[in-house]
Amino acid sequence: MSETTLTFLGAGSMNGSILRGVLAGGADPADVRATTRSASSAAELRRETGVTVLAGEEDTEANRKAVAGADVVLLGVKPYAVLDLAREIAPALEPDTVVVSVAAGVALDALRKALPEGQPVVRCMPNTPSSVGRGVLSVTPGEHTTAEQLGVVKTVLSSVGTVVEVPEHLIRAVTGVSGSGPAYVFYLAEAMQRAGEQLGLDTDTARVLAKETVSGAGVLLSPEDADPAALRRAVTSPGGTTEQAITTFDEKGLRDIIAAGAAASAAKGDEMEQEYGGE
Ligand SMILES: NC(=O)C1=CN([C@@H]2O[C@H](COP(=O)(O)OP(=O)(O)OC[C@H]3O[C@@H](n4cnc5c(N)ncnc54)[C@H](OP(=O)(O)O)[C@@H]3O)[C@@H](O)[C@H]2O)C=CC1
Ligand SMILES: O=C(O)[C@@H]1CCC=N1
Repeated sequence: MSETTLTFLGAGSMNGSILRGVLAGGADPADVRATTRSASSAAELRRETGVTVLAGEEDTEANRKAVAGADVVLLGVKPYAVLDLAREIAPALEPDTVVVSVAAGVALDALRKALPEGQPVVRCMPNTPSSVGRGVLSVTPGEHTTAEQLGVVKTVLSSVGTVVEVPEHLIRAVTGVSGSGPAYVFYLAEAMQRAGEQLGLDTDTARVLAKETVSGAGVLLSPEDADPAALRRAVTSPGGTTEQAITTFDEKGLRDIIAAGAAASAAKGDEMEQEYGGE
């Protein structure tokens, strides 16, 4: 992995998280390049990470220059811009450079058509805890991607979290659970803070209680064999206070509400795949 040359095209919330995670995992900044659109984002990232960052605003060839000689190129721009970016870099890619798209709603077939014939491609659905090495990332290889090329991508991504391989039709499910998932957990923390305020706590105290509870519970969930249901039961004394809260959640249909939210995220990915079909 240390000798794998990585190029991040776009380095915002998601690609920036993977980039930071890869560096924190021990990658040599000299093996990593990135591009952004604006000069200000590029300067900030360069200062923070020490990697070479080119800005499209300053150099119209930035993306093409950044992919030259790269082993793996990660496309991390907004979904509507991914296929244009793929077409832009196509002439500058080496035939064996693996192009990884982290975009929601851009199908492998659309990527294949936007890239040179036979270019190895991988679709990835990551999440932002990748920045601290605690991401969970799915990979789905395209038809021209060899087992060895997929292995290189998995090795790179393993440095920022847990990697699972899924068939393309299940990327929507990964998006609904873990791609969008960190936002659900932060939303829960926000709701818990608000509940604390409604119960009479001042904002700062409510915020500390909510944040520490969510992050502390996350640490308890970390071991591979940790079971969410068992951890929940350990807090829930029969006839006690927690039982009242969980019963209220069940009565109000919170599980179904979460399932509906995840399904809505997945469905939005489908809608985007129709829109960004690449035809
Ligand atoms: N955010 C998340 O949690 C997740 C996002 N994704 C996917 O990641 C992708 C990016 O989303 P996100 O990181 O949230 O978006 P951001 O807006 O945070 O980041 C977009 C990045 O792309 C750069 N950029 C824009 N146009 C170009 C261009 N033509 N060439 C090079 N760089 C460019 C921007 O630069 P500048 O800062 O200068 O504008 C910025 O660095 C999306 O496709 C999304 O579906 C997938 C899983 C999770
Ligand atoms: O909200 C989005 O569209 C992206 C994809 C998954 C998480 N963030």
